Amino acid sequence: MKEFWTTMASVMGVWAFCQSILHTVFPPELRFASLKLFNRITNWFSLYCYYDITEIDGVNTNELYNAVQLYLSSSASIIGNRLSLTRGLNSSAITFGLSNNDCLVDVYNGVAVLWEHVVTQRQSQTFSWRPLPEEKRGFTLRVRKKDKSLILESYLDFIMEKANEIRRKNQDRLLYTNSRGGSLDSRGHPWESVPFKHPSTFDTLAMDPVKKSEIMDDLQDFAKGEVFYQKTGRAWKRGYLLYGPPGTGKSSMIAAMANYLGYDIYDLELTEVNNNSELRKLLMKTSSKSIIVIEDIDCSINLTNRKKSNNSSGRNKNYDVSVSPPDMRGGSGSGGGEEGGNSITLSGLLNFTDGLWSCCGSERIFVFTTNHIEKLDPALLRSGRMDMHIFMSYCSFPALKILLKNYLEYEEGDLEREMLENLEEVIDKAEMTPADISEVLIKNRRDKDKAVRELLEALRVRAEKKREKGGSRERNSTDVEDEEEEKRALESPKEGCESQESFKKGEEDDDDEKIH
Ligand SMILES: Nc1ncnc2c1ncn2[C@@H]1O[C@H](COP(=O)(O)OP(=O)(O)OP(=O)(O)O)[C@@H](O)[C@H]1O
Ligand SMILES: [Mg+2]
Repeated sequence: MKEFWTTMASVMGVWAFCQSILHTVFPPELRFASLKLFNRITNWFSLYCYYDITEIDGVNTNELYNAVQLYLSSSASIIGNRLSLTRGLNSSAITFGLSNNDCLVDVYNGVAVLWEHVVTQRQSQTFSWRPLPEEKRGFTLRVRKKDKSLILESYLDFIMEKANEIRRKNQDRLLYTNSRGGSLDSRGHPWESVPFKHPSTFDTLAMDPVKKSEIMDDLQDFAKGEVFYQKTGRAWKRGYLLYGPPGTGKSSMIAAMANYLGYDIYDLELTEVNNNSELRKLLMKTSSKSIIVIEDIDCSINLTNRKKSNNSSGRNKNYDVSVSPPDMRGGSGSGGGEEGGNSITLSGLLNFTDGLWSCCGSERIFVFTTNHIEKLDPALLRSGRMDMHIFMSYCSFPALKILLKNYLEYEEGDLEREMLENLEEVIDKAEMTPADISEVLIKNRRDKDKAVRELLEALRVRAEKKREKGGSRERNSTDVEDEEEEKRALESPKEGCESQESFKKGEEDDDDEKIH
């Protein structure tokens, strides 16, 4: 051992001596060339090869860096004696990672590799289109040359897979929003996230049990369908349209879906998106295993702005609907929607859901919600875009039983037979939403009997009112439609008529899967 160190010291001494001679005698170019040569020679004789995985790859965040960080946090074979502990805002677990410039040995399939976490200060003069973090971070992987192929073939894939698994296990669901408009954060993300802790599940969701299990099966088939989608050449994504009156559980259903599958939610606020390319960028920055939601789609797409495209074929006119935020982003001279300079179009939205761009990623679910399905453009409804149309109806008797169980802990046999029959008789006639019924139950939840009695009373009053009005609901909705049509005609006389025509359900959606 002593001999080894003596040899090493003499080699270093010789090298230092050579360097000082190089420094004094040779010009800088020659010095640089000789250094390069020296590195080559040492690399040639070295047993190892090295891979750098930087946090930011050009302008994009390097997913592999994040994956390695998570993966290493789960490793037990730490040789570094200082670890950094983190508990993310969105995480319920504490993760530990390598401190700056610390090392860790990992063993994969019997092969040992060394990871080093390298942190250096970023030079302030570096030019960038967006603010970059002050530190440059990266991992260096040292592998024996003879193990190189094994590492490149399967180790890195294994790390990605493992990291995703850890992420899902550690993290609570995340709810992302694009409420910041088009601006990016320092790591280039257009989405902001908060922990998603919505307690809604399919157990708590009050709806027809048959319908519910159909949806759950569909979700399961989707989540397990990687091979199927691959085999049939389809992008691994699915679209659901949830429609029905306010308070029937559309948003609750989305939360239940996310909790059921363990997916994150991207709540896309269309009014914050300035144009199609921004929409595309947002899509590109969504992760797989996620639900992308556009709530109240009929309010985001302003059909009164419909205008014929230059190419006036019947089909294409559907693709030229401006998405105009009701508030027009402050209404300042932002270019407006008419010129298309600062607006997104229906074609942009359709590309987002089923164009080529929708495939940049996988295992994603699109959910649109609306209170007025009849207002939606048929182009949005055709199958392939929205695979399943789910009608969230007023509270039915089976749904009521779920609410009674959730709010009052009543099981099937707990209620008197007579009371159940009374409730069953009146529930459909009353047309009350689960939200309304929940209110009555919450108010009286300390006294169960009173709660049920009050509920029956409320249902009877509502049913009576409905009966008195006698079909006025149909008339009212027609009135509302007439009013809206008038409004459209006032704003844009010709265009209003056109849009009405295209509302008629085309043959396209005949094959749509519908759950009523
Ligand atoms: N089907 C349901 N099952 C259980 N709870 C429900 C259901 N529908 C509504 N609720 C209750 O009513 C509240 C409002 O429901 P939710 O926000 O899901 O309705 P929505 O259909 O999305 O309404 P909107 O169309 O106004 O957005 C929920 O917090 C939930 O407590
Ligand atoms: Mg809602």
